[in-house]
This record gives sequence, structure tokens and C-alpha cells, in this order.
Amino acid sequence: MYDYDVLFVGAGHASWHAALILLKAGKRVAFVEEGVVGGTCTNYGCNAKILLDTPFELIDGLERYRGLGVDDVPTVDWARLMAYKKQVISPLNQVMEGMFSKSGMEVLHGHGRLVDAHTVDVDGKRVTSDYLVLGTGERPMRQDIPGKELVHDSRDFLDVESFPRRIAFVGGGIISMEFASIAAKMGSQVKVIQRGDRVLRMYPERYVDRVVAKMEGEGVEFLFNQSVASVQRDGEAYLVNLADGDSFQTDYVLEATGRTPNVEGLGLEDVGVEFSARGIAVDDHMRTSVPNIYASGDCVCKRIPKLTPTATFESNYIATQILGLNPNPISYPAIPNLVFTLPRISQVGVTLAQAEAEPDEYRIEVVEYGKRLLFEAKNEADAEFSFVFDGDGYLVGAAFYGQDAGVWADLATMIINRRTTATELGSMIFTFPTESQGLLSLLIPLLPQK
Ligand SMILES: Cc1cc2nc3c(=O)[nH]c(=O)nc-3n(C[C@H](O)[C@H](O)[C@H](O)COP(=O)(O)OP(=O)(O)OC[C@H]3O[C@@H](n4cnc5c(N)ncnc54)[C@H](O)[C@@H]3O)c2cc1C
Ligand SMILES: NC(=O)c1ccc[n+]([C@@H]2O[C@H](COP(=O)([O-])OP(=O)(O)OC[C@H]3O[C@@H](n4cnc5c(N)ncnc54)[C@H](O)[C@@H]3O)[C@@H](O)[C@H]2O)c1
Repeated sequence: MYDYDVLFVGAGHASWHAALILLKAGKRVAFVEEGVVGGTCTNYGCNAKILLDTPFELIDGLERYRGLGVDDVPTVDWARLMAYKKQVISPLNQVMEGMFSKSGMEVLHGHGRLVDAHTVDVDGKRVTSDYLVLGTGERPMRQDIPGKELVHDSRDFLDVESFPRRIAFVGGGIISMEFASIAAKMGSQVKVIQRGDRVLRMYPERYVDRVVAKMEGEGVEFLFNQSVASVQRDGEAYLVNLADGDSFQTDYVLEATGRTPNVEGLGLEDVGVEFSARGIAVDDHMRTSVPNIYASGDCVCKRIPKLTPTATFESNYIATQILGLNPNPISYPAIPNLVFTLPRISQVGVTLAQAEAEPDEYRIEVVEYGKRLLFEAKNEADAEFSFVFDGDGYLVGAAFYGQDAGVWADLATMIINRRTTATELGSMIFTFPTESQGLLSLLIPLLPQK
């Protein structure tokens, strides 16, 4: 008899959604967690980020009314905002752990290492389980350069007490662009050092270019085709030495050059679980090469975006597998992506790049929402929708630029997944004038009139 029916290594979104379903189904469930319950998103990612971002989003919105009845746009007292962030976010993991224990799920604190297909070593104590689920997540990649110990990561930034007067972001991906948007609004002198010739490569170029131009207007300097050779102390500040020989002084260096799966020190090789530097290999049922061991979330080697909603989707699916409820392979619906720059960019389904490359398959319609409905678009004149339709006229992809791009992407996701027609949408009544209604009113005439 095993100690548990299902043991999760890691207690992030990849794990706890499945754990709750399995617990309800009467399974004996436990987590091994070396950090804190809730993982990256809850403690050092999405939640802290959105709490800190929101005042800047509101300020960005107010700035569009400057001189139009709004003269004094407020500024943010970062130290007090950070104190509020700590007050709200810091207790979350204890609250979650309390809920887990109360409902009968044990949290074993320590590093988990597989000993065999049914046994996990937790800091010297062995526990056994019928099934194992690996949800160990990712960690920031770090360049091995002189002065690397002076460089911070996203977790440090989300705790920074006193906002740096000058800040350098190494890498022009999602994390840097979100944090650089905040830093620009704080009035910091911001530099973004990007190895290639574009930031946010996964997002539509037409919208990324707009965000970059807006940020440049706010004083952000983008150093393209550049990388950092070393970082050194320079009195109270730091000197960033670039690969081309140039250098500049700054007060804070944040590296966000990608994230790498936590696959080392897990005993995978001892147990025969296949993995690579890109993550743990799974089949189309989320099963690893050892049949009773599943993997979920960011630690998995996968092509789909590594996000909280995808980790949650996989976790829920794994619960159905362990309970024997679903014989079908995992099938992902259209996945929306949202980058919290100011303004936001989102996309879902077939990308604009894909649609442009296959003009016989897809039709793109660009709708200048801000220009057409400025009163409704919160005075955001360049807010825009790009829709992708298939040969039958159904919506199969969309990209959005504007403050409300998250709401728009979610609506488009439902319309894409359900292959909704104009008649179906026309049979419903929506609120007016709202973030969602603007999208619906402009999209409905473009959908199949069936
Ligand atoms: C700054 C930042 C902002 C983000 N913002 C967003 C966003 O806005 N929207 C979005 O969808 N996604 C966002 N993400 C991504 C999101 O956080 C991840 O996709 C999500 O947390 C993945 O969940 P997970 O459970 O797979 O991994 P994690 O949440 O990382 O959980 C893994 C857990 O496993 C534990 N662990 C690892 N190895 C072991 C071991 N050997 N033994 C025991 N425990 C172990 C870790 O301590 C951790 O608690 C953000 C990420 C970052 C860093
Ligand atoms: N809104 C969201 O959904 C959200 C927000 C934050 C984080 N995340 C998660 O975090 C991950 C993003 O992390 P990230 O921003 O670190 O990675 P990323 O992959 O988005 O971006 C890394 C960037 O760094 C550049 N780069 C790589 N090496 C470099 C070097 N040596 N010098 C200069 N530039 C270099 C790359 O070209 C790329 O542009 C996402 O995959 C997602 O899982 C999601």
C-alpha cells in the first residue's frame, strides 16, 4: 500500500488544480514543495505583477485626457505601493497551504527527488505514491558573465523597495517589456538591451512597433542587436559593459533572457523519465516515459505558451487521466496571450504572421477601433483590432492593441472556439457602451451571416 494515491512534486498551478479534483474524487493527495505553496504565479509572478501594474495602467489612461479636462495626472509612491503588494501577496501561500491542509491534502516541505517510479525522497525522508505528477516549473536563465552576481531577476524586481533612478533590462521579452513599461512611468532612465533586432518576437510586429515607439517617446532607449559582456560596480552604481565595447552607468540591472525548466536534481535520469534542457517529455496524454508519472505546466517540453492558464488546463486534464474519465489525447483550444505593456498587446488563434504567409487560406481585416469609436475607446485613438477569418468566413485568429486587449482576446477566444456566427451573437443583448461591446459591434458584421 502506497502512502498516497497521487503525489505532486511542486505546488503551483500545474499541480493544485488536479489535486483538488482528485481530492474530491476521494484520492489521498499530497504535495512536495521546496519553496512556498502556489508557485511562481501566486508568489513571484502574475499576481504581484498585476497588483503593481494597475496604478500605472490607470495613469496611462488618464494621460490620454491630459488637457481635455484632466490637468494633474497623479504619480505613484512606489514604497507605499510595494508595502501594499507585500500585504496582499505575502500571505497568499500560507492561506493556500491552510486551505489545502484543512481539506486533507498534506504539504511535505523540502526538495523532491525521484528514487523509483513510486518513491520520492524529500530531504532524506521517503514517501511512496501510486501516481506521481511533476510540476516543478521554470526558473530565470542567467548569463554566465563577469559580474553576474550583481544582476537581478524578475523576483527581485517584484520586491524592490526603492525604485531605481536608472534601470537596464537585459533581454527584450515579455518580462522586460512589462517591467520597463512600469519603469518608464516611474520616470526612470530605462535601457532595454535586446540581442536581436526585435523585442517581443512572439507578438504581432505592427503592434510591438507601436509600443516601442510609445516607450521611446517616454524616454526608453532600446539597444538592438546588443548583449552584455560584463557588469561591474562603479561607486554606488553599476557599469554595464556591452559586447561592442560601449558601456553605460545604471543603478539596477535586471536580466530576463528567458526561463528554463527545473529538470535537474529531480532524479529523472535514475528513474528513466525522458527529458532535455527544454523540459520533461510527455506523450499526448501528458504521461512521461514512465507510465504512472505525469508532467504538467512550465516544466514540460512543449510548443504551446508556458502560462498559468495552460498549466491549469493540463492539470485539470491530468486529473481526468488518473481518474480514468477521458480516453482522448489532450487537445488545446485556441490559447490567448496577453502582454501587459502600456497599452497591452494580445493575440489568440491563428497569428497575423501565419495569416499573412498563407493568403489563400486566411483573410485579415484590420479595424481601427480607436478612430471609429473614440468616445467608447477611452480616448485611445490608435487602439486597433486585427481579425483573421478562414475560408468559410469564421473567426480563427485575432490580435489587439489597446488598454482592454485582455477583454477583447477573451471574447475572441470564445467566438473562435465556438465558431460563433453573426446570427448567434445577434440573438444576445450586451451592455453598452463598454470594453466588450465595441469589439462585438465591429466584429458581428464581419462574421458569417448564418
Ligand atoms: C514575472 C512573471 C510574470 C508572469 N506573468 C504571467 C501572466 O501575467 N500571465 C500568465 O499566464 N503567466 C504569467 N507568468 C507565467 C506563470 O507564472 C507560469 O506559467 C506558471 O506559474 C506555471 O505554473 P507551474 O505550476 O508550472 O510552475 P510554478 O508556478 O513555477 O511552480 C513550480 C513549483 O515547483 C516547486 N519545485 C520545483 N522543483 C521542485 C522540487 N524538486 N521539489 C519540490 N518542489 C519543487 C517550486 O518551488 C514551485 O513552487 C509569469 C511568470 C513570471 C516569472
Ligand atoms: N503576460 C504573460 O503572459 C507573462 C508575463 C511575464 C512572464 N511570462 C512567462 O515568462 C516567460 C518570459 O520570460 P522572459 O521575458 O525572460 O523571456 P522571453 O523569452 O519572453 O524573452 C527573452 C528575450 O531575451 C532576449 N535575449 C536572450 N538572450 C539575450 C542576451 N544574452 N542578451 C540580450 N537579449 C537576450 C531574447 O531574444 C528575447 O527577446 C514567458 O515565456 C512566460 O512563460 C508571461
